[in-house]
Amino acid sequence: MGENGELVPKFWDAVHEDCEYFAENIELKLNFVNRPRVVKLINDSFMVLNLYKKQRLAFLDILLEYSGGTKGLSDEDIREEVDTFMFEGHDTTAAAISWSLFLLGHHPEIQAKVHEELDAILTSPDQPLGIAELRQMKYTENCIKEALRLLPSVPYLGRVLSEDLNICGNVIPAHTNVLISIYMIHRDPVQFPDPEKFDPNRFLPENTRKRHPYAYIPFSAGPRNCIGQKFALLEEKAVLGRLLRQYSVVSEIKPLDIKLLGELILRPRGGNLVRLLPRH
Ligand code: HEM
Repeated sequence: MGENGELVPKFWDAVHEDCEYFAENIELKLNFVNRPRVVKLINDSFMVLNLYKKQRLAFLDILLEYSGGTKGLSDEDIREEVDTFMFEGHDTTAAAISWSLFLLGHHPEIQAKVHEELDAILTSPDQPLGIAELRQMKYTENCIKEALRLLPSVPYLGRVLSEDLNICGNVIPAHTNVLISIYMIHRDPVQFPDPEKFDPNRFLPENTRKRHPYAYIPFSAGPRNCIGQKFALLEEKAVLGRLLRQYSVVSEIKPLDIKLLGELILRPRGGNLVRLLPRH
């Protein structure tokens, strides 16, 4: 098996679409932070995985397989990767699920369409909510995307400018710390008319086509964007689908009374109170 050999394309053909996306992004990220060793091990392990084991390894197992020795990953390298995944993958999705419930609980007419979609996909009570079913939950996905527009789990990003930046004639010098407000970008009335309105149809293909590529960035953009975004949407659909299959949700806190707490993650100060009513 040659270095990054000819087997890689075969692997890419064979894997699942999401896994492909995930792996490509990991590779991109690690290249960006100049960690070719890790990139190589991911390539190698995918080849090994494809040829001999015929099963997918969890990301942590891949890291562990390549640990130790002088060339392998140190315990600290692995701990850093695990820290990032645990933090980035947990609070963000929890907040997004909570905000989706908050908004659906205030829009019974939109929630009714989610119920309708779920009832059409899940035709018997014991039908599991598997990957095929999650893929069909297009309307629910648009609700989640719209919730992430209005109440993005990550409300702002921080960057240090590596060079002078000219914005409409105003020059911001290199080395300045800048905060980019995703929350405000998502309220641009040119890109999102009537921006405060919760309208999942904004994410219908015909409505997204002409939108500026950076108008909607809940997962950031560019080389350091979120590598878990597809997984996050699946996870949210799985939790919301499971819940809304059986319950209706009613929000107890009025939109104007909710206090936003914008730390690293956007949360409701004092929590999000919802009532669950059995549907059947
Ligand atoms: C709704 C859920 C999520 C949101 C809104 C979200 C949002 C973001 C954002 C905005 C960034 C970029 C931060 C920056 O540019 O400074 C980011 C990075 C990242 N996310 Fe997510 N994320 C979510 C879920 C996840 C999940 C489920 C995982 C992993 C399983 C994950 C893993 C990561 C990692 C590893 C990074 C760092 C990428 C890098 O530094 O190159 N995220 N996420």
